[in-house]
Amino acid sequence: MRPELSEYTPIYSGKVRELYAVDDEHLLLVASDRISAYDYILDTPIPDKGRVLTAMSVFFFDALGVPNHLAGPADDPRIPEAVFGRALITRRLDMVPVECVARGYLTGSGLKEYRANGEVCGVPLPAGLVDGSRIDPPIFTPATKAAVGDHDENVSFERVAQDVGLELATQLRELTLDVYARGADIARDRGIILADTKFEFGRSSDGDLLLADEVLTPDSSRYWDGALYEPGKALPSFDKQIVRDWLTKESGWSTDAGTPPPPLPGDVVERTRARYIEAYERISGLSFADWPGGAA
Ligand SMILES: Nc1ncnc(-c2cnn(Cc3cccc(F)c3)c2)c1Cl
Repeated sequence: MRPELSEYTPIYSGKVRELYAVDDEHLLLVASDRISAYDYILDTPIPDKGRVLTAMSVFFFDALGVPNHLAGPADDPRIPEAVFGRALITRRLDMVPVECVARGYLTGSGLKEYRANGEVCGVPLPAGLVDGSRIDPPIFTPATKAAVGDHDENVSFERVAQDVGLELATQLRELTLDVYARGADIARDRGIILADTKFEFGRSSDGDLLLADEVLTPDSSRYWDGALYEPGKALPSFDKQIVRDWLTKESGWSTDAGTPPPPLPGDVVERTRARYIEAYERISGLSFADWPGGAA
């Protein structure tokens, strides 16, 4: 008999995820089926999105072989039925207040900063780069966690060193770039580009620095279809472009409408669900049908 979700204490509710306290030492990290686009949480959920992203984190935690916060399997008996397959039991860590971002391609906020001053987070880049240019070797571009509803603020390595100390800042940069490289290699071998990603780390009670939160999911990373990549060509999001294109090209809504996006039609929902499953199955080589919590 699994416990009820109501037995756990909610401690954080994000745009698409929730966090509960299981006991003094453990948390329940829940991924919802909600999807965000253009900084809105859409009214229409994507069935199985939470399960797919949970499966991707578990795959990478296992494949990367890096010490992490996982404290039980996907079918851990402490996981309530209501979130089974889209929740994980983790160790409660003392989180490091730094969004640890690695970029192997120039786009998004990194591109904006580069265009303004030729560098990203204080890291100078070669001249002449454009949206989608490869950054080789990849760079550490940390950010401070924004308040709810705000965008993270890109900061320099020196600022991180001021905030958490030089030794830990150095460790965060090395770990972030190492784990990104491993994840990017795994994805590249399956024809998928991991353009950038955001990690979070925390310290355990015995002082170890562990990889925490979600890892290398399409919500914490930019995934592009490698078959479409040409140097200097930023690509549509592997998982979200179907939604973005329908919203901006077919629904009649626009980002400057000042109104929330309309509900998604069934075919957009189904195609997006299929994209999430495709990304997982291609990268992991596993069948999503084998992941816990599917239709009985
Ligand atoms: N192992 C940990 N120990 C302590 N704190 C965290 C922690 C805090 N915040 N977040 C981000 C987040 C993850 C999921 C759902 C949300 F609503 C928010 C993660 C973790 Cl993962």
